[in-house]
Amino acid sequence: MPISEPEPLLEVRGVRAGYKGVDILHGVDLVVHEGEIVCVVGPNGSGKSTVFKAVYGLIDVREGSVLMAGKDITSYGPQQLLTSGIALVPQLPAIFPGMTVYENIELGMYLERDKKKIRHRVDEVFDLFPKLAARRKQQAGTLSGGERRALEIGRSLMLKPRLVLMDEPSVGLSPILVREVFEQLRSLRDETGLTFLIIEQNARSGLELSDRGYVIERGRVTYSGAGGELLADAEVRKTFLGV
Ligand SMILES: Nc1ncnc2c1ncn2[C@@H]1O[C@H](COP(=O)(O)OP(=O)(O)OP(=O)(O)O)[C@@H](O)[C@H]1O
Repeated sequence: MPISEPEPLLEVRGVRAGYKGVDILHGVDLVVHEGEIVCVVGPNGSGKSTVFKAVYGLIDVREGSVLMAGKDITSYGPQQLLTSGIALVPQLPAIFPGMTVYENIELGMYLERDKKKIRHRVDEVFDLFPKLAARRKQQAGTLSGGERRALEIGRSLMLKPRLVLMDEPSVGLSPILVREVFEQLRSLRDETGLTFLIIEQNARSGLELSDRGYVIERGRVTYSGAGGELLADAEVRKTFLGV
């Protein structure tokens, strides 16, 4: 009897999408399974961010669909996606430097009025980020680059998502901090079963540090596989790593 594959947590099926009459994605397929850290890499302008925008309902999907745990979420907007268990950590720094670490984390539940509920969830998030917990009263503007990224991730967890989308976590971070951020994602995954879909311009770090990767070129998936396998692939190395 064939062993059936588990249902993916996120599935992008044959997505065609783009901007103002121009298609950028020409039938992109990708799947993310529960508990995986999956990374999308590719050259500048290949359509990585456009994949995210299509998943996050920021642009119209002209053909194909996006499914979350089997449910069609193709036409969902950001608010509906949040309640469906998908959180987004944007590329641009999104912390409020004049507010404390605690207040920044609290903002992840900005629609909740029950202060007790908020406090309880902030404490749960702090349990996952002890370094942030130790700085809860500190102004967020005084945090290091890696700590700021951790703060952004922590805030995105306030609504208990199942899937976190991260847009270029390595931007503005030194290689050591990039490694630290990915290690943090791994331990979050191990502790909570969270799933991550990451876009990364730094192909080497992205593939090295995630479980599986997709290479996107000119709006199409050209390679996919375990991060290590892709890094060892002669064509991928030649195209992206200059080896
Ligand atoms: N709002 C927009 N309107 C029109 N074209 C756009 C828009 N945003 C992106 N594009 C075009 O879509 C193509 C893919 O862009 P996208 O941002 O998805 O690439 P990327 O792979 O994320 O690139 P990078 O690594 O440089 O961020 C590019 O040619 C870009 O110029």
